[in-house]
Amino acid sequence: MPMNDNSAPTLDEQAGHCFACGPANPQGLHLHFDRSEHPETGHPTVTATVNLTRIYEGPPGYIHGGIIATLFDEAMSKLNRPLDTLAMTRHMEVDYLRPSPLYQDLTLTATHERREGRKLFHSAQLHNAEGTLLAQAEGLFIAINPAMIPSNITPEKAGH
Ligand SMILES: CCCCC/C=C\C/C=C\C/C=C\C/C=C\CCCC(=O)SCCNC(=O)CCNC(=O)[C@H](O)C(C)(C)COP(=O)(O)OP(=O)(O)OC[C@H]1O[C@@H](n2cnc3c(N)ncnc32)[C@H](O)[C@@H]1OP(=O)(O)O
Repeated sequence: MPMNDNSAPTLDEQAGHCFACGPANPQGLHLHFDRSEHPETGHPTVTATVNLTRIYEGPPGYIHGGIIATLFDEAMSKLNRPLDTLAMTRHMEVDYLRPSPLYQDLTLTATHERREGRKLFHSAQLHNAEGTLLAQAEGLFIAINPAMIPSNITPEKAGH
C-alpha cells in the first residue's frame, strides 16, 4: 500500500477497498462520482452513471434491492467530503418505485439537504435514461471521530 510522508496510510488509501467505490477491491462496484453544486441551494451534489450486470441481479432482469441501497448509501456518503466531514450512515430509508433494470445506463444522484450539528441529512435518487424516477432514499449521516477508522486492516488481523 502506498504511504504518505509519515508512513501512515491516508484516509483515501484506507478506503481503497470500499465495496462501492474502492479501486483496490476486485469484487467492488468501482463507482465514480462527479461532484458539483446544486443550482438552487448551492449544496454539494454528486452524480454517477451505473450499468450493472447479472452479478447484481435480484428479480430476473433487475438490480437487487440491497445493491440499490448500497448505491444510495455510497452516493450520499460522497457528500461528506465536500462538507469537510468524516461521517457514517446512521439511518437510511429507501423507496423502490419501479424495478431498476440491469444492462442499462442509470443515473445515480445525491444531494446534501441540511445539517444539524453532527447530523447530516442527505437525499438520493436513481433515474433511468428516460428520466423516470426508479428509486429514492433519504439518509442521516453522523460526523465521527477519525480515530474510529482503523489504520491497519490486514487479512491476518481480520482472521482470514
Ligand atoms: C465512513 C467513514 C469512511 C472513512 C473513509 C475515509 C475517506 C473517505 C474517502 C473515500 C471513501 C468514502 C466513503 C466510503 C465509506 C463508507 C461507505 C458509506 C458509508 C457507510 O456505509 S458507513 C457503514 C454503516 N454505518 C455504520 O456502521 C454506523 C454504525 N453506527 C455508529 O457507529 C454510531 O451510531 C455513530 C458513531 C454513527 C453515532 O453514534 P453516537 O452514539 O455518537 O450517536 P447516536 O447513534 O446516538 O445518534 C446520533 C444522533 O442521530 C439521531 N438519530 C438517530 N436516528 C435518527 C433518525 N432516524 N432520525 C433522526 N435522528 C436520528 C440521534 O437521536 C442522535 O441525535 P442527538 O445527538 O441530537 O441526540
